[in-house]
This record gives sequence, C-alpha cells and structure tokens, in this order.
Amino acid sequence: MVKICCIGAGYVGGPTMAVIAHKCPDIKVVVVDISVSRITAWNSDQLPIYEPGLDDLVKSCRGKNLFFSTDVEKHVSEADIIFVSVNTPTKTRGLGAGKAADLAYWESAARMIADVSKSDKIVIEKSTVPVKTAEAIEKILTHNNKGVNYQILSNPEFLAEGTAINDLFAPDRVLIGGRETPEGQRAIKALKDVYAHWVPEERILCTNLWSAELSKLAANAFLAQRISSVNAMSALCEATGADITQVSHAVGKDTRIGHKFLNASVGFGGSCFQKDILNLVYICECNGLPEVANYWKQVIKVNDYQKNRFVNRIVSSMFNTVSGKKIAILGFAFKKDTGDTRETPAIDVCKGLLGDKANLSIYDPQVTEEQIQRDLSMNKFDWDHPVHLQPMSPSSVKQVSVVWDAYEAAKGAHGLCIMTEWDEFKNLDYKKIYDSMPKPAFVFDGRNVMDPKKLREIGFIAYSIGKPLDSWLKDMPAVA
Ligand SMILES: NC(=O)c1ccc[n+]([C@@H]2O[C@H](COP(=O)([O-])OP(=O)(O)OC[C@H]3O[C@@H](n4cnc5c(N)ncnc54)[C@H](O)[C@@H]3O)[C@@H](O)[C@H]2O)c1
Ligand SMILES: O=c1ccn([C@@H]2O[C@H](COP(=O)(O)OP(=O)(O)O[C@H]3O[C@H](CO)[C@@H](O)[C@H](O)[C@H]3O)[C@@H](O)[C@H]2O)c(=O)[nH]1
Repeated sequence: MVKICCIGAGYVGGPTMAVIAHKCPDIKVVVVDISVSRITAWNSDQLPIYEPGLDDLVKSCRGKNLFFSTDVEKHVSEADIIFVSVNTPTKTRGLGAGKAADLAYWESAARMIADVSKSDKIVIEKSTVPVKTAEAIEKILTHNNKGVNYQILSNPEFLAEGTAINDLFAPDRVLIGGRETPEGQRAIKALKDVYAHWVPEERILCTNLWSAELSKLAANAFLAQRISSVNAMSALCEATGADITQVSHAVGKDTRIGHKFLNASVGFGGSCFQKDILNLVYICECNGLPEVANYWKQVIKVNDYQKNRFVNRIVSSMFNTVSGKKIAILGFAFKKDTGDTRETPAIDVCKGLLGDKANLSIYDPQVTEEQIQRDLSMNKFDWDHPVHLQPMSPSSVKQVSVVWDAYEAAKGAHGLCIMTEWDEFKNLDYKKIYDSMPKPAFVFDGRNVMDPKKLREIGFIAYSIGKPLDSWLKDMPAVA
C-alpha cells in the first residue's frame, strides 16, 4: 500500500488529503501537524474549518485510510510520498519584510524530513512558494545525505475556499513540476498515478519545477488583477452613472475575456491573493525587474484604494462622522461559505470605522467572537502564522460587540454594511430592519447582494459598489 503523509493540517492539507483518501482507497493517508488543537479537531465531530461537503467526506474515510496525527516524525519516516502544505506567510521582519514569503515553517519541515528519513521519498511542495524554492529544499534535504534519495515535485493547489471539495473533485487542471531527469520523471509519474484515480489524464499538466512554482503565483496574480480591474471601473461607474453590473456583463460576454471573476466588491480578501502578489513583486525586484514589480504592485494598491473608498463613502454620507454611532456589520469572512477571516476586507473596513470612533455590532454565521476580536487587534501580517505562535490573548476592542443574529446587529444602528455575500443576507426582511433603525437609515452594500432600488423604495439611503448613486450620496461625495 502506498503511504502518503501530509505536513500541515490546514485549509489545504485537510481537504486535499480527504479527497485523495476518498478517491484512492488503496492509499493510506496521514495528515500531521504541530498544532495539537487542530489535530484534535480533525479527529472530532467539530472539524477545525468550515467547508461545504467536508464533514461527510472526512467521516467517509477517517479511521479507514485517512488519519490525523501529531506524531509528525513517525508518519513522515514511514511515508513514500510527503506533501508539505505548511504556512508560507508574508515576512513581518528582516530582509523583504512586508513582501517576501516567510519560508521558516517550510525550512523546519524540510529539516525534519531530512532528520527522520531512512527510505527514499518524494517530497511535494503543496504550499505556495517563491519560484526556485525547490532548489533550496533540495539542498536542505541532501545536506547530510545518509543515502536517502529525494525527488522534489511542485504540485501547487488551486482550490478556492467555500468550493474546495468541488474544486478538488473536478479540478480545471492538476499541475506537477519536476526535474527533467529519469528519477524526476519517475516521481512525476508516481504522483500522476495518484491523481489519475479521478482526474482525466488531459487535465494533469506536467512541467519543469520552476514553471509549476511560478504558474501558481501567476494564476493568483491574474485572478486578483481581474478583480482590481473591475473595482477600478466601479469607481468610474459611480462618477459617471454607469452601472458596474451592466459593464461587467457586457465586457464578460466577449469570449476572450469571459464572465467569471468580474464581480465588483469592497475588495478581495483571503490568505492568498495579497500574500502571493507581494511575493511576486519581491521576486521581480530581486530579479532586477522593477517595471514588472510595479505593474503587479498596482493590483494591491487598487485593492487598498477600494477598501478605503468604501470607508470614506460611509463616513462622508453620514454627515462626515460616525463617532458614537452604531454601525451594523453583516458578514466578516472574506467570502461566503467559509469561516476564514484571513485578510478579509471586513477587517480594514471595521478598523477604518473604529478609527472614526464608531460602535460596531458584527454578525457572521460562521465566525466566532474570539476570532473577530483577535483579527481587529492583530498587527498586519501576524494572522497567517500557526495559532500557537500568535499573540495568545489579544486585547478585546471595546467598541465592538459580536451578535448571533442580523436583526440584532441592525437594531438601533445608523448604518448597515454588507461585507460578505452570505446567501441569507439576500432574504432578510429589510423593512423590519429599516423600522428598527434611526433615520436616515443607510445601507452600504460591499458585495452587491441587494438591489439598491428596492432598498430605496423601503426608505433606505442605499449605496452599492459601482452602481448609480442616489441624490443623497451625490451631494456628499466621498473623498478617496
Ligand atoms: N487556503 C487556501 O485556500 C490555499 C489554496 C491554495 C494554496 N494555499 C497555500 O497552501 C499553504 C497552506 O495554506 P493553508 O491555508 O492550509 O494554511 P493553514 O494555516 O490553514 O495550515 C497550515 C498548517 O501547517 C501547520 N504547520 C506549520 N509548520 C509546521 C511544521 N513545521 N510541521 C507541521 N505542521 C506545521 C500549521 O500548524 C497549520 O495548521 C500556503 O502556502 C498557502 O499559500 C492555500
Ligand atoms: O469576482 C470576484 C471574485 C472574487 N472576489 C473576492 O476575491 C477574494 C478571493 O476569492 P476566491 O478566489 O474565490 O477565494 P480564495 O479561496 O482566496 O481562492 C484563491 O486563492 C487560492 C489560494 O491560492 C487559490 O488556490 C484559488 O485558485 C484562488 O481563487 C474573495 O474576497 C472574494 O470575495 C471578488 O471580489 N470578485
């Protein structure tokens, strides 16, 4: 029986390995992590991450050919194939701080593999890493060579949170990069055989190592660039009376452009886009390509502009101050169908409003109060480190209350901000919400979940990203 071990039981390691175990009953899969609480949760009924379809999938194979363990060294030493899906956050200190990827977790995993391995291993980069990382990993693994042969492969993951299980069951492509030597090609074949259990052969792309590593960064940069492009257009729509939904529809009808990923929003979030583009920018700078670096940097700048613009719109339309006013925040996760809050635009918007002394009442169906308080008191980039390395008891923000009902959040609020496109927000009784708020009552829809015309009929002053403004908002233009 082939034995797979995955180091890192997070948003990637857990779902990816559950799918491999489910699709390959002839393979034993063990997911290991240094975080005892995460592994305990993976072995319980309360999984550590919320992802539609994940619970049933894990239940279908846990204890049969899928295992979760903290005994990292034992399972690594027994494995034939080792996936490494540890964090690769943005560095907060030292060389490249604020841009470069922090490979400390990867390096410690590689050193551990080198220490405990007694048989040949295929070591797979599942984490997103800078191009040429495999070269450094090879050096670490072979430094104290004890006669063990290592083959490094790059097999970046393209799943998106909220749709992870579908993405893994039916991927657009699986990408495998390896050395162009006979041993490298044999390793590629071994990994291809795993995916071939359910992925059609023409969807499994094999490349050299550097193409695979760079393709992951490139894919995220291209996706994020689309969002910044449509968000930049949304500002122009508000200035001219064009409607971004109509513009996106018309532009996306061109088959060369396509309709996906053209939804204007308060800005993209999530643990990947910003981190990976900053990393790409850093790599370009290190390779003496400042023009290329500046081109991609602009994608992040427009995203920051979009979040600032949203906060400025709220404050300016509410008589230039939200001091002492209750503002309801509906949704805190970075997108629907996940409880993940890493780099969610809600953090920046909430911090902006708190800076103007607002009182916030926050509701999200999947995010805990502890997580929200932690996010609002944490420093930039500290969020993507293993939880046990983060500040243990961040001071809670007094102007923030977290409630478990959208109506409760809105009661007595001057304004209501929709920050995540949860389906349930589309079906709220907005008349009831309007009646419970002081007047004038405002809605700021950061996800274009609601039809602003319907909200205006109820009596709200309604703002939607990139949609024609009502006269109130025109009279109080936001300073970007
Ligand atoms: N989240 C996504 O949607 C997504 C998608 C594609 C790629 N990625 C990439 O995958 C990687 C992992 O992302 P994630 O979201 O799963 O992160 P995560 O924080 O959810 O999980 C990483 C896990 O690795 C563990 N870990 C860190 N160092 C370790 C070590 N030395 N030994 C054992 N365990 C260790 C941590 O405790 C943590 O549980 C990142 O490089 C990310 O960029 C993420
Ligand atoms: O038209 C759109 C599409 C997305 N978003 C926002 O963009 C962010 C990212 O969304 P999405 O890409 O769906 O989720 P992620 O889980 O961050 O997935 C991205 O990042 C992963 C980690 O690298 C990759 O594996 C995926 O392919 C890539 O889509 C979220 O805040 C979305 O709300 C928009 O604002 N408008």
